[in-house]
Amino acid sequence: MRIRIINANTSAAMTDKMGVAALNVARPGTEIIAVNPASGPLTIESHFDETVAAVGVCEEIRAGEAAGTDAYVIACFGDPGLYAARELTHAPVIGIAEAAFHMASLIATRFSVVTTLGRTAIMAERLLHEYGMGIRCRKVRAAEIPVLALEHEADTAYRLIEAECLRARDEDGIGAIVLGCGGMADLAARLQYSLGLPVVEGVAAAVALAESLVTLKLQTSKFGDLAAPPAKPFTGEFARYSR
Ligand SMILES: O=C(O)C[C@H]1NC(=O)NC1=O
Repeated sequence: MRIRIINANTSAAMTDKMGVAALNVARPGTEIIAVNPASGPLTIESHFDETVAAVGVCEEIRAGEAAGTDAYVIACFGDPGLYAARELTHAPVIGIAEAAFHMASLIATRFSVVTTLGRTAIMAERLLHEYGMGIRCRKVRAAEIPVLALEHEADTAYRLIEAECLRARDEDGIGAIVLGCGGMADLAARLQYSLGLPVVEGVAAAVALAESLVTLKLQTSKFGDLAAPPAKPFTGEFARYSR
């Protein structure tokens, strides 16, 4: 099977990191294609960034449809464009936040999330409730690092993330931790060893779920709000979407 990992930001280094994380867990015979939009925010740290990035996510879905894709992963913890992406394909589309929340809930009664910035922690809290997972999450914590620090100040970023994870483990009454950024895709094993409790990373979780859905022949439903968008004219730079 072929799975397209869509890093919603435009950091090629982060895309490569996510591709490695996906390959590390993919079954033999699963082809991983890791991509990011050509246009969009270098990192995603706000509602505005997410809104702009969602267009690029949908462009990558359109490209995946042309190339033949069995499942998609939206590798950004805000799951930007998730529902629009699901409208554009019959293939499963898995957001790394939704995947991580569900995987964590299967191995622990309660979990906490550790993400980058306080403002994106609030966005993750909204997602938890949107996905019906609010009751399972004790706290969404922020290491207070910009996303790019994961690339340019990796050692400092790791120490801050690890310290916040330790506080979550010791204060929140949890059984697992969810890493709240696709850019943390390479940190799960090291943190799990350091913390001594399960650390769930969204790219790996999403790949495992995507493979399961393809194996079960379960595709995105076209009954209801995930049916293909109604055909209509689009104007200006989006004229290419006219049908
Ligand atoms: O770190 C975050 O707040 C989440 C999100 N931002 C981004 O550029 N990739 C992410 O996974």
